Amino acid sequence: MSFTRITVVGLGLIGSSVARAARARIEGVQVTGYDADPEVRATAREIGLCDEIADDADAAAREADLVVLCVPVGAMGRAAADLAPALPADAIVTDVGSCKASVVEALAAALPGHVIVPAHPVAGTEQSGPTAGFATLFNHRWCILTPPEGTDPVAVDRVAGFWRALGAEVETMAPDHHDRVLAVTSHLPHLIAYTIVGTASDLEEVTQSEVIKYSAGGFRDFTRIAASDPTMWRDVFLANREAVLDMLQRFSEDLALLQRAIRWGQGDALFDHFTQTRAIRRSIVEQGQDDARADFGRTHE
Ligand SMILES: NC(=O)C1=CN([C@@H]2O[C@H](COP(=O)(O)OP(=O)(O)OC[C@H]3O[C@@H](n4cnc5c(N)ncnc54)[C@H](O)[C@@H]3O)[C@@H](O)[C@H]2O)C=CC1
Ligand SMILES: O=C(O)C(=O)Cc1ccc(O)cc1
Repeated sequence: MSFTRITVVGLGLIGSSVARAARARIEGVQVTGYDADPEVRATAREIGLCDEIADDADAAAREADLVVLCVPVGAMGRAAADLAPALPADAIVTDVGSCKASVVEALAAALPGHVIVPAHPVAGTEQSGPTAGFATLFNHRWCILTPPEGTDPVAVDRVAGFWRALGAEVETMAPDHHDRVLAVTSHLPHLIAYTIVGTASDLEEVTQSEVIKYSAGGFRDFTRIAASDPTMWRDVFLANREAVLDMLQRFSEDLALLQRAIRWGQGDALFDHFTQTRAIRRSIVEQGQDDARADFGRTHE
């Protein structure tokens, strides 16, 4: 049974994409939007993002049969607690947070007795805000559900159906496992981008405008990632601290090996490593899982 009254809380990149995709792809759905920021609510009204924009959490919650929480992971507990008093007992709650164990805990504490099916659509861009979203964002992208043990399987199926209706492929995982996988595939790459762009800007005094002038190469790709939302990523690193620190330790060890190979002129070791990483990139591209920007280009042709 599909949902007919969906409330999206947090109308930024992901929330506005969920609202757009739901209205475009689920027949007869009524989408209500809510954001704590009045300017975001005003913009959402101006661009006609939802069928209705609520001015407070009670009005947002009252009629919902599905709530999709699309706020930064550090704000999930607060956003859920604000909805709790008016949320119908049979409403199902899902979210889109980039890490899951801390969100599962925060939502369970804020919404005792409610059915919660946490989710992470692994799709996005470096943009944020209500005008940045687009209806095709989730097309052919993974959405990982991390229902805590004992979650009603019918509710899990309904939420899986919702994400499939938005175009995503659905997979299920334990929250801790999700957080370790995403620490290496998403969180660590963002940390590296934030670091290298910072390093280059520290050097800028020496190199004058060369950092900008010659940034057509690899550095430019890092600047895109490093332009990602500061609040969102602060929250991700604090919430997924253990897994990120563990992956960072492994990364540092691997970096030290490459450093050593360069120092001692071990060309074969470098060549073998780069050959392996090239094969990984090619297999990702073959599976059609190259980056969100490429997908953005394709879907906006
Ligand atoms: N940006 C990305 O590429 C992806 C982000 N995510 C996750 O999606 C969530 C949202 O990220 P974005 O849409 O990129 O952020 P965003 O910054 O574009 O939007 C977040 C919105 O939440 C609102 N908000 C904050 N606290 C609130 C509260 N207590 N109640 C109501 N509204 C509140 C903000 O005013 C803002 O408009 C995050 O949890 C993030 O980890 C998941 C996949 C991809
Ligand atoms: O813009 C990019 O390259 C991303 O990696 C987007 C992204 C950011 C956070 C997520 O949890 C999922 C996807």
